[in-house]
Amino acid sequence: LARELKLEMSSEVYDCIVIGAGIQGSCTAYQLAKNKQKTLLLEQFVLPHSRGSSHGQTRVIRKTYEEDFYVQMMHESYELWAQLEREAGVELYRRTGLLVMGPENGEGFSRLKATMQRHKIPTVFLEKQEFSQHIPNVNLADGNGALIDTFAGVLYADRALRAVQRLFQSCGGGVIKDGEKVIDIRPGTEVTVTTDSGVYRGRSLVITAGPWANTLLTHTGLQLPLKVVKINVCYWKEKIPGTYSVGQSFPCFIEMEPIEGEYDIYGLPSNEYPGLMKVCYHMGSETEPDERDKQTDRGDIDILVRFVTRCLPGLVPVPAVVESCMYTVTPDHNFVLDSHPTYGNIIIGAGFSGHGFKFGPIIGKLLSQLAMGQVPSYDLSPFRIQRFQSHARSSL
Ligand SMILES: Cc1cc2nc3c(=O)[nH]c(=O)nc-3n(C[C@H](O)[C@H](O)[C@H](O)COP(=O)(O)OP(=O)(O)OC[C@H]3O[C@@H](n4cnc5c(N)ncnc54)[C@H](O)[C@@H]3O)c2cc1C
Ligand SMILES: O=C(O)[C@@H]1CCCC=N1
Repeated sequence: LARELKLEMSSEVYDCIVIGAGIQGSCTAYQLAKNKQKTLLLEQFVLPHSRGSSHGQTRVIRKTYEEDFYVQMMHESYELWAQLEREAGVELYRRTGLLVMGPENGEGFSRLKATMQRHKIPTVFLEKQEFSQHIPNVNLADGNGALIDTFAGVLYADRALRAVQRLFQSCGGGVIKDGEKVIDIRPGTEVTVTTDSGVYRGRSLVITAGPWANTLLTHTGLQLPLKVVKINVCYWKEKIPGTYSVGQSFPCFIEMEPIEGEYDIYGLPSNEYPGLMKVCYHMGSETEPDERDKQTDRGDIDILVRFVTRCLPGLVPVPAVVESCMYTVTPDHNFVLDSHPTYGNIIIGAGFSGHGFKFGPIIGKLLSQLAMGQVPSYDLSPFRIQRFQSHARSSL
């Protein structure tokens, strides 16, 4: 292929090549460079871009998970975000708290409460009668309980991504080549990676390609059961500016299963666009990543309009701004963090299922450990490819 395209092969052999400069690839590349690994980070689009999953100004950070393994990883992730803030000299995290509302006697909400208590996560449990005193301008649905994860907050996503990429480049041995799309991967003891403008070799390869993971994995004979969905990122106008603002200490929120069988709805206080609060549906309609804007289904917006009308009376129940983003979802909504089943020096980070940003620094650490042949510092069994035994298939 390289010869057909007359591409120049770089004489340099990198310790590691990372494909995809979203939050996961950028954090992985930074960890590798910090560990003195000569690392090349390849990105198909010119940076910064808004066509994957890591763009936008804000993301939720929280420990509020039902599963112990996520809570354990989040303990360290908070520390690593604080370390990144110090290294970059910029504010990346703002504490707001996270309000979780969910069916009081439902399994999910009960499991969440139990996990919070087991891990002694600072949590306020709100009784129905005191709810509106603590959280004005929100209607708690009948039968719902409420709790607040008091250390949760907002991550400044675009700023964080830029900071990590800058730190990576400032390490000796960290190189970013953006506007270079990977078009071929040849596995081997040295992996050969061909882009539309060059050929590179690495002793190991990390694939963190977000919604394009399966497109790239085709070159390695593997397909994962990933579904790519488009998310309509909706902002809603406050009837009285500031009602739900970060300045008024309004928290982030998640409403678990607002109506039985539906996915969660979540929101962040008004902040990036003054007077507009972000409220989104935690699922979308399937899309091809290169054809995201052709997916025009707005069924999720209908659900959100009903939710805003019922629960957030201080918002105009018509979205004022709708932006686009994508989730890459696994069947169990857990990530893929593993080595390739055939090629041990190809590492895969994929399927972050709409909740991976907050884990960026710890995922970077784990993927870099796998790439360096080290034992990962967490049990990665929930994230193994093997769990999809009946789904994962060879594409050869
Ligand atoms: C609307 C929305 C809200 C979210 N909210 C939260 C939240 O509140 N909290 C949270 O923790 N998480 C949240 N997430 C999830 C989180 O943002 C994602 O899990 C995370 O950004 C995934 O990062 P990534 O690096 O895997 O993917 P991406 O950011 O998509 O990065 C992959 C990169 O690979 C590049 N690439 C692909 N193919 C090639 C190729 N052939 N050659 C070169 N480069 C290539 C792409 O261009 C892209 O830049 C949200 C996601 C969305 C969409
Ligand atoms: O990951 C998160 O915290 C957010 C909010 C809940 C749904 C998805 N993303």
